[in-house]
Formats: sequence, structure tokens, C-alpha cells
Amino acid sequence: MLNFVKFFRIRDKRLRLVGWIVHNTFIVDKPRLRTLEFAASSTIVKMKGPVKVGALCELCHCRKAVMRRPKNLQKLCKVCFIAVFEEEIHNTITREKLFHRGESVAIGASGGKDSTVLAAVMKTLNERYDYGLHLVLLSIDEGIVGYRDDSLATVKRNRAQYGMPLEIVSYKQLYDWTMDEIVACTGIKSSCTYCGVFRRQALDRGALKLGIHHIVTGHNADDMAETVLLNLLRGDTARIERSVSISTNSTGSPVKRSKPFKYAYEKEIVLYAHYRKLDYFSTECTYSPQAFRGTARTLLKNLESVRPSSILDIIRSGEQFRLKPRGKKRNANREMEVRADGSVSLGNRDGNRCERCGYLSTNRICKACIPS
Ligand SMILES: Nc1ncnc2c1ncn2[C@@H]1O[C@H](COP(=O)(O)OP(=O)(O)OP(=O)(O)O)[C@@H](O)[C@H]1O
Repeated sequence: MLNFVKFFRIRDKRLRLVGWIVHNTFIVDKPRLRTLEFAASSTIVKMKGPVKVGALCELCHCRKAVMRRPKNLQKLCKVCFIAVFEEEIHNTITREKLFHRGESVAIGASGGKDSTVLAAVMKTLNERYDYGLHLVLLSIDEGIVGYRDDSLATVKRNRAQYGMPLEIVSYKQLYDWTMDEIVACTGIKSSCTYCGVFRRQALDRGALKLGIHHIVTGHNADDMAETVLLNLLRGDTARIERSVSISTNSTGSPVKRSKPFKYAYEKEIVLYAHYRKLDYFSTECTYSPQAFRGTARTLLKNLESVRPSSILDIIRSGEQFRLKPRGKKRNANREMEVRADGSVSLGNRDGNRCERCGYLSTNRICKACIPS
């Protein structure tokens, strides 16, 4: 008896719909199921054609295999897949010593698949292995009507489903404008870059408001590998090492950030959400064209389809990447650099503060204050 696993990622630019087909089921939040009829006009990115799966799970040897693991093509049953996925995250957490007992941890919750699965897995592992963590959902409302308001509704349902407190911090409260207002004034170009900077600050401020000094986000292995490729393609080699760090802590900032899904494949996160029937939101942001990142993403997906280990191999390459010190000349050039957008970078990269808002920044005026 054979099972067939279909794994497609669907992206519909017109509807901003991102969904997945797994086991002939279109995985997307329920209110959006009606949009299925548009799938024919969508760009269907083939992730992996129908795969024949052998009868028995290669781990338990007793249940029927229902899938091939995207990471290593192992044939697994649903129960073993869920167990092995959770175990790998637990191994990452313990190997990297991400948390300490009694710590309060804020989960950056956008309502999307990655952070929803992160909340579910963190809750499961915290209870199973008695990490002793106090977990809180922290959401940033960027003020994007038709996108963030809908995804926040999902996070509010997650609050009840996982029994975790939820804190929502908005750009409006912090900066007195919304992303919709910014885009209306400045246009869509670079909106992602600015929004990313604002969100980072907002997550820090939200965590500090709660007295929390550790945030976890749902960045996964695909995100990490994509960023390594992106930096390589842009010649921005200085960022590669940092882009694969599992934990980051800007000098001067009391808030640490960690990525427990650093080695988790995006496809496996989708499968986990599917098998555990998690409630998440699947629409793409109104303002996310991300042209060049999209190119790096397509390149990564093509590499993955030829060689599934490519994602982990790229991360490993990033981890081993070290820039040769260039000595005095490099430091001298770094003392003051005028960037294309007119901002000035100071030689002392860490610990600088924005002259307007006083928040940490490598420039005299941080990106959050530039448009104001
Ligand atoms: N508005 C937000 N509020 C809180 N956390 C956020 C928000 N947006 C993003 N994050 C955090 O940053 C991570 C990466 O965000 P990104 O925008 O790349 O979304 P993503 O890869 O689609 O993740 P997700 O599926 O969780 O939305 C998320 O998994 C989440 O932990």
C-alpha cells in the first residue's frame, strides 16, 4: 500500500496568499479556504513532486509511513515525525544552552506558521523537560490594515489555546504612526527595511516593558540559509557570521534574541503545524515585495530540491566563515562612513545611541527616526 505526499508552496501575488498543499490538503487558515478556487491562477511553486512512501515508518517499524522527511528523506509516520521534530529542537536548546531555569522568555508572535509552531513547541518542551521557563507571547502591531489586524486575531486565539499571557505593542503607541501612514507618505520602496528596524526596537521595548530580557523568534533554517546567500550575493560578507548566530545580543542592549528553529526546515514546520492542527495565519504582508530576497529564496529552493542538505550546508558554511582581519587601514576607513541614504556610520560601531530617540544605533540618527 503506498501513500503519496504532495508538497507545493502556493503564492498568489494578487491575493497575497501563501499556502501549502500537503497530502492533497491546502493548508491555510480556514476563512481563506474559499480562495482555493483562485489556485489555478496562482503561481504554484513546485517544492517536490508526488513522492512514493514505503509502507512502514523507518523509526518505529510498526506504523504506516505517511511522509518523507524533507530534511533527510527518511520515511516516517506522523507520531514519529512529531516526536523527532520536537526532540531536535530540544537538542538545539540544550546543546546551545539557550535558557536558564526560572527565566522569563517572550515569544515573538506574529500569528504566522513559524512563531505559532514555536509557541506550541516551546510550551510542549517546557512542560515535558521541565525547563522552568515563564513563557509570554509578544506581538508587534505595525499598523497594516488587512494584514496585521487579521494575524493578531490569530495570536489572540493562540493566547487561549496555549494558556500564555499576551502583550501587544503597536508602532502607533511607540512612534505615533503606523506602517500604513508611512507607506502613504514615503511609498512602498524600502518599507520592509524600515519596518524591520522598527519591529526590532519594538520587540526590545515590549520585552523590557514586561521586565523580560530574552526574546525567541521563529526564524528557521531556510531563513538563515537565505540570509547567508543574500549577503554573499550582495558582497556583504561582514554580515555572514552574525547572520547564522543562534543568539544575538547587541552591545549595550539588555535583550538577548534566540532562534531555536535555526536548524528546522520550513517544510517541516509546515508539516508539524498540519499534523498538530495548529491555528495560524498564512497571508503575506501587503508591503512585502522583497525582490532580491525572493530571488535568493528561489535559488535556495532550487538547491534544496536537488540536494535537501543544501540548507544545513549553507548554514554550516556561514558558521565557518571568518573574515581575515585587515588591520589598521580597515579601522581607519571605518571611523566615519557616509552611507548612500545620507546617514553617517561612526567608527565605534557598538554602543552608539541615536541623537533623536536615544535608542541603540550604529548611525547618529537611527533608521526609525530618519523618516520623521
Ligand atoms: N509583528 C510581529 N510581532 C512579533 N513577532 C514578530 C512579528 N513579526 C515577526 N516576528 C518574529 O520574527 C520572526 C520572523 O519573522 P518574519 O517576518 O520573517 O516572518 P515569517 O518567517 O513569516 O514567520 P512567521 O511565520 O512566524 O510569521 C517570526 O517568526 C516572529 O517570531
